[in-house]
Amino acid sequence: MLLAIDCGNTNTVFSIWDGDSFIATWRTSTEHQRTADQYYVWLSTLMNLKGIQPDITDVIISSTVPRVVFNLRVLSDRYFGTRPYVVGRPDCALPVDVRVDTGTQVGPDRLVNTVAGYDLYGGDIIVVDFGTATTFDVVEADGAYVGGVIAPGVNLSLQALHEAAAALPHVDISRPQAVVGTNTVACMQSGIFWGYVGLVKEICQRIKAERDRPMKIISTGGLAPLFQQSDVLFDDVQDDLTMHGLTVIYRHNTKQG
Ligand SMILES: Nc1ncnc2c1ncn2[C@@H]1O[C@H](COP(=O)(O)OP(=O)(O)O)[C@@H](O)[C@H]1O
Ligand SMILES: CC(C)(COP(=O)(O)O)[C@@H](O)C(=O)NCCC(=O)O
Ligand SMILES: [K+]
Repeated sequence: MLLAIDCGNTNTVFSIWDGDSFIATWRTSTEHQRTADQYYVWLSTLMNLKGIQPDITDVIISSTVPRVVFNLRVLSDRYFGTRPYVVGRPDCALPVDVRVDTGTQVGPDRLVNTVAGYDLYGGDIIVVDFGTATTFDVVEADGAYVGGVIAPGVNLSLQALHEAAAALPHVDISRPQAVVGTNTVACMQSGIFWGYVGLVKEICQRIKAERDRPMKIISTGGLAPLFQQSDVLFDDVQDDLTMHGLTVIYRHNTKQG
């Protein structure tokens, strides 16, 4: 069985793939101090609770936080006796080309998302991921990753308002009833929610105009369904896009032997 690990700046997701489907998914906050032994205690407890045998034979990791990779590698070596595939490292091949400026280290999550998007929808797509940052990634007709856009994440923007302004509270994102808020929380939610709807529309429209062709827009991340409710912003919303991409990259590497 494959253990796929998607480590973002906020959360780390562990999923177990039995070759056909994901049989379990668990999420923990990303903390670079967490040791391999701590990961294993947590993971084995959850596997036990679900009645899953700990017969992990392969591990694949995508991490936007370089410092956590060391401990995840140790987890893989020590407890599963396998050397993990780490997306972005030379010994983990990608099934698509990456056409960006020389020396650019594209976030592995962005590469994985575009691999998944191409596998499920074909080329000429934009993948929008609502993570710590909100990223837009462009896939060429032949599947190549050709760049994108990085905007501040939704929760990051709300947090920034709260941290910078003494009278602004911490608020959670939600779709406000009206654009004109009549209290502080409603005003903040409106600014972020409708601001993001505008941001998504404008960026996607400009990408399409710049590339001068129709493109499908696929979205992922916990907040994608919330934004899709406001308007049809995306052609499709895929919850587990990054995890799907990890299985595609894993298969690509094992096929190559
Ligand atoms: N369904 C949801 N509702 C509200 N906030 C969410 C939801 N899903 C994720 N988030 C928040 O969105 C942010 C990004 O989450 P996540 O996709 O896990 O980020 P990353 O991949 O960068 O670690 C976090 O602040 C998280 O708390
Ligand atoms: C843009 C990101 C911060 C998004 O990370 P996430 O929101 O998934 O935690 C990450 O992909 C990253 O660190 N990228 C490196 C720079 C780049 O992709 O060009
Ligand atoms: K992410």
